[in-house]
Amino acid sequence: MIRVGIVGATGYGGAELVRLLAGHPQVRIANLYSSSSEGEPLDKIFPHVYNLGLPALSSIDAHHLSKENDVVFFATPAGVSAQLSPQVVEMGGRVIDLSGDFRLESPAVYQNWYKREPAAEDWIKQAAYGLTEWNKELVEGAKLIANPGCYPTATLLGLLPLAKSGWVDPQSWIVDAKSGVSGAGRGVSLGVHFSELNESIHAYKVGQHQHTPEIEQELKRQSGVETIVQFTPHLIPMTRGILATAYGKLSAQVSAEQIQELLLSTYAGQPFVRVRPAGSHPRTKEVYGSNYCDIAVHVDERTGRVIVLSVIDNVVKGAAGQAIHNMNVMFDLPETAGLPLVPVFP
Ligand SMILES: NC(=O)C1=CN([C@@H]2O[C@H](COP(=O)(O)OP(=O)(O)OC[C@H]3O[C@@H](n4cnc5c(N)ncnc54)[C@H](OP(=O)(O)O)[C@@H]3O)[C@@H](O)[C@H]2O)C=CC1
Ligand SMILES: CC(=O)N[C@@H](CCC(=O)OP(=O)(O)O)C(=O)O
Repeated sequence: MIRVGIVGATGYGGAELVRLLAGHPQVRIANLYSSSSEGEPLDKIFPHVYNLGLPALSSIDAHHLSKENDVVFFATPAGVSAQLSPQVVEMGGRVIDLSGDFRLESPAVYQNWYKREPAAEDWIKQAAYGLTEWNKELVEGAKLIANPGCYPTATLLGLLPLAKSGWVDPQSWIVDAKSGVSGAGRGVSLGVHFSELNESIHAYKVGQHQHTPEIEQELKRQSGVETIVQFTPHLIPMTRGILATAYGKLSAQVSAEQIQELLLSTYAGQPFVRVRPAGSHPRTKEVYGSNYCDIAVHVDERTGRVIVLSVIDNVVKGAAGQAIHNMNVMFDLPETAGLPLVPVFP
């Protein structure tokens, strides 16, 4: 059995890792870590995991993390993994980091968008960007995985096939995305106050969201072409889910059928990407609780644009589920082990 440790188990990403890993046939949840609730049982904070035989929360110590676990998940705010993950890997451990600390190649770009001290550059270079479908070889041999952000996961899975095709002007992408409130984590603030959020929708971090450089970086890395993305996230009054709607200017004479075929062939054999039939409009509810990303493409001949719609559950495919998919690849397990295949509906 693979011994798994989770740092930040008292947050939403950590709790989702527990929910999914508790049902993983090749895993034992060996250690749960907390910086504020050491010694407490996790079910005191999250009664939904009551009676699962989980270990009590322990304090965070790099030596313990590396020696008592075969792999450690960090489901912690930016900055925590930047400090601890290098120590854990240096002592022989493996890390899957759900935060943004090792995703951006350039420490200066991280500093600029995250407004905090970046991780050491040598360690950023060693990290594999864990967009599983696109980086399987890197993930297989990695000791440190940077799990992608939630918005980049939905966006990149939709855009990468088109970006690589050269059929879309790489400077023309506009991505309008909406997220449920769990994307903001469990922390309490006015921004997630029910009476101010309910029956309302708003854009936030306009032109300043930290996932913008991550999306541009990966589009460039896979296509080899400098790419600019206008990205605007919105918060909507639901718990889980992201819908990313992307618009790109077609620069080649291609039909809707060719684009549909491109997506279908790109994701053939990938268990967690479902390319929807032409004309469909995927809903977040149709991937709820699952590790799927559902994608639909449309061509608007009048405007000369391609429109890509993609939906994920931000806590699963956008965080814990994708992290487990990466763990499965890292340990040469079946890709789908421990991951729910059928969404919760309605
Ligand atoms: N929610 C989502 O949909 C997604 C989240 N992410 C990323 O995953 C990470 C976790 O997010 P999420 O679970 O939503 O966040 P939460 O705020 O829900 O949980 C974060 C947890 O981190 C722990 N923590 C806080 N400060 C420290 C510290 N200084 N040292 C160690 N642990 C600390 C806290 O646990 P304790 O007090 O017990 O230590 C807390 O429960 C973040 O980096 C987030 O950006 C990525 C994709 C999607
Ligand atoms: C709804 C909501 O607030 N979502 C968060 C998701 C980002 C996140 O999880 O942060 P990193 O991926 O950069 O670590 C946000 O927009 O900041």
